[in-house]
Amino acid sequence: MDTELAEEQEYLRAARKTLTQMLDHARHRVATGETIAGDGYTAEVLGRLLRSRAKELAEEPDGPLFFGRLRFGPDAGDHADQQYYLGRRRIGLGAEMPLVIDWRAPVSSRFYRATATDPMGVQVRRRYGWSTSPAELTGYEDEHITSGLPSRYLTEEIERPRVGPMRDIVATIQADQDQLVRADLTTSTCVQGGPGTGKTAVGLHRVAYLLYAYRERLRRDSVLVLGPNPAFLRYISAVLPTLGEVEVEQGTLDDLLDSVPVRATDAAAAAAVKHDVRMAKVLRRALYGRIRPPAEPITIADGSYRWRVPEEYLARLVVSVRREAPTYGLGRERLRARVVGLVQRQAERRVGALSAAWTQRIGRSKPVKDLLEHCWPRVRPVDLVAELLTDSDAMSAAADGILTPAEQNAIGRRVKNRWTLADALLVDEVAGLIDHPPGYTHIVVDEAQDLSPMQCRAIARRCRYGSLTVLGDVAQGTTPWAAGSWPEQLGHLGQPDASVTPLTTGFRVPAAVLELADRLLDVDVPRTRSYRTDGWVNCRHTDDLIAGVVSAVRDALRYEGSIGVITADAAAERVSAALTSVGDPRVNTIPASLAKGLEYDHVVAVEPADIVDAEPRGTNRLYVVLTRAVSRLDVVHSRPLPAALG
Ligand SMILES: Nc1ncnc2c1ncn2[C@@H]1O[C@H](COP(=O)(O)OP(=O)(O)OP(=O)(O)O)[C@@H](O)[C@H]1O
Repeated sequence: MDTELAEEQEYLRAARKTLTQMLDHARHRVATGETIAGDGYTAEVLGRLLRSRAKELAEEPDGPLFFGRLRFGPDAGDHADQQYYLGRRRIGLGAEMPLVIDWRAPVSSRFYRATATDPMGVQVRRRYGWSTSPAELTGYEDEHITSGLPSRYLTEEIERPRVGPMRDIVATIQADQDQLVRADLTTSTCVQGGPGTGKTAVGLHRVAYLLYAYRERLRRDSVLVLGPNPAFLRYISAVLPTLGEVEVEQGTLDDLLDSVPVRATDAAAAAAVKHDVRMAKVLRRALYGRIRPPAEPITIADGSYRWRVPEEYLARLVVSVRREAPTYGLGRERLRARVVGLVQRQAERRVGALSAAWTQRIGRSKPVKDLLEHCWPRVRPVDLVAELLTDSDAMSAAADGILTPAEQNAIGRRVKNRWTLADALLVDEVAGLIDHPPGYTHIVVDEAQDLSPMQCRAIARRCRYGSLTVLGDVAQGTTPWAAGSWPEQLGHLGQPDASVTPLTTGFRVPAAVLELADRLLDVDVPRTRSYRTDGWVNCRHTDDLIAGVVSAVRDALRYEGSIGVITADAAAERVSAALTSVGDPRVNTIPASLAKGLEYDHVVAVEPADIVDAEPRGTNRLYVVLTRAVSRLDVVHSRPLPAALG
């Protein structure tokens, strides 16, 4: 064992040396690239590229360069009797056989998928143990595939106390997760998984995989990760960079919709209408309602000629372009081209072939412009939405028969520019009817159960020719419009045929916590089986809530890892102020509405009844809160616990 470990450590030294050489090469190329490239622009692009490559390599932690090794048996085809070390990225110089292969390389998949029933040619799967800072190789464990015994390192990794931001899971991706990670670029999938089943982890690793496997086809900016809020995005922000992908766009949907300055908040009734899918119909009708038949023929002066197009010809053109249903913007240009076409045919009969410059001039002539402004006017999305919301005639013209008078009333307002977040969505919808926005090749949408139909549409129109990874859990839906089932949501997302794959092994929440939280479930979803048998739940009744919380936190500090004190939003400030006396950076106070997607080793859930009472879907909110716990859950309450918790 000792000699073998020494050999492994020797291998590590060789890998570190090679990595240093790779880094030197990259730096050298940064230095020289800028001076040898032909022109300034190429030099800049090349320099930036190489610099980011150097950065990727430099960010390789000074440590665990590999996490596993595959040894193949004699019957493994091309891999017969080979062995490969697997790491976060390839380590090797030039075309030589690399010392470490990338976890995303095709053969690495067998590390994750080989089982006793289907060993895939793998004889031994080795996992390595590492100490943290400095990262040293401390041991290894051989899994003889055919024995099927669970791995100690795997269990340790999953039960490891959490500190800091979310980490990658390359060393321990499970077979069902790997199938999702490596799905083809054109495949859209939806992952329904209970809390802590690794949906977010799968989505992020899928992005890294796609950028590797489709390097030629995918630019870094053609992939987008959408999360529910900035706190969540901060929490996950380190994962892709540790996987070597430093430039992937990660944001919230609201970040994408910067069409209007948001100054106000909608009342619940108004928000409900604005997020309803019927709004799409209202907006379409409002926009296309601007199209009118011509009021008169047009006459165009062209040197000594005057060309005339009769009104009924023009009217027929408007109808036919309208029927072709292109985008509104394209329709306008098509109408212009068709009108010019009519004029051109007339003119060419008299004067012979005409140039492109001529058609352009006629297209820009005042009579044609006036005709377009009358029949197919240019529309600014903000103006259209402002008019709709502030002018009751415009509203009823567009919404009668689609929204009830009460609903129309709920969204009407007096002031033009008191924009809300939902208005930004409406403006975006109109902009999307006028012109398709620039699209992404792949979008990962996390917490997708919470999106409204109108939000889904905003994502769908940015992914018309791309694919989606939709991640969520209908049991964790907390918005008023949260999806009750996936097929409808996937329809709104423009991917009605995407398959829904369940993930059912829980890697975060211990069985005891899950057992308590699951009592709150009121929807039919596949249950999560916890991988973790450690962990505990403790309910503390107290007459003085704040004192109870402080005491629970002090007790929690005896353990390793992060502590999340999660309260109803209204109490967050008071609880946070009380906890300043504890003065430990491991303690965070989080309002329940921001807890989604986060995790803490030790969760102190404060007054569940208040969390439930705070909003219509309060029970689902409480479910989210309780399932943030990685190891331990303290429930502190002065009011009776919600009945479902028992
Ligand atoms: N295969 C795995 N090996 C080790 N850890 C894992 C694995 N899969 C997931 N985890 C860990 O489990 C935790 C929960 O994962 P993640 O946040 O991706 O779950 P989720 O399904 O998105 O949860 P939620 O629905 O509650 O947001 C994370 O700490 C993640 O790193």
